[in-house]
Amino acid sequence: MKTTPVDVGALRSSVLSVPPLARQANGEPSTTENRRQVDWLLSGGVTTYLYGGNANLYNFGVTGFGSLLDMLEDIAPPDGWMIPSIGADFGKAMDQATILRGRNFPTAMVLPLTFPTTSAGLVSGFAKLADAAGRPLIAYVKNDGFLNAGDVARLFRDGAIAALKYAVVRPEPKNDAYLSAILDAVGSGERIVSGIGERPAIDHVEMGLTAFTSGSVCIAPHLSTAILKACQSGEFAAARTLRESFLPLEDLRDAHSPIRVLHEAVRLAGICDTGPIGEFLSNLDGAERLDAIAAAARALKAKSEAAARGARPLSASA
Ligand SMILES: N[C@@H](CC=O)C(=O)O
Repeated sequence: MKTTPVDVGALRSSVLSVPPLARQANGEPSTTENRRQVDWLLSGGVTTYLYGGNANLYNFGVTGFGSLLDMLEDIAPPDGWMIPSIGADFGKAMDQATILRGRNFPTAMVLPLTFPTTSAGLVSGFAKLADAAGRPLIAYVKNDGFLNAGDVARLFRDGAIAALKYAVVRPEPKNDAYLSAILDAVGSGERIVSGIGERPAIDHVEMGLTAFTSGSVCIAPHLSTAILKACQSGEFAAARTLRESFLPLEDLRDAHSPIRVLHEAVRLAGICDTGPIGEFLSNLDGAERLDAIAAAARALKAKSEAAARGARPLSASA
């Protein structure tokens, strides 16, 4: 497992996959099934694994956190970068940060608590969490104005954060005054990753963000990696062509819940048995809906497998 500090090279080196957490029938994480997911991602060149919202860690307790970290260490490829998440509330995040202090994970992401927070309160809280964890963290901005642009820059300057996951949904991702203000205040997007999957990622990289997170990469790692590589070599038209393959599944995720659809899509595509989704959520049901998810997930996976076999079309340089 990667244990070295977060740097720009690491952020750029892979799509940051955001997998579901496979659980056994009793709700405990399954080492075997989560390893199958990671192995599939690795086969498509994905070496960063961010366990956060898609893993339903918002509802994961402190008591099981040490065992979760053990499992992530266990399933990590030799140089794989495992990123657990903490929070969303400050109290739980602090208890988890204290557990992290004794471990070798380079960082953790702080899940976004949108109420009750203020930007100044988050700055103070992040400093305490980074201090308790003994390392800089990743901030996750999911809502407009969650952190003031100047406060984001300050968190970077103070060493409380090593990266930012930017995930505010816009009809036109390039028309985003908040993101522009953050980029201006920070002075660079090299430590900012687009955080909403393939759909806005290409626009965000064109704006200067360094890479992107994705849930659907768990179905099609070879294709998502090809999008990242195409973006990084300036082949944005090729990246957009590749992205087309993701849209049927992304449309279903947007229609029925990105987290819940991904959890079933991974299972229905035969990647691993994801099992129960975890408390305060419920697994999707309904034959018609599941059939549509299965069809979209299997078609996307088949395209990734074709790309793995070297079939065209991929981007010119992928
Ligand atoms: N929410 C996005 C990216 C991950 O955070 C997704 O699931 O695709």
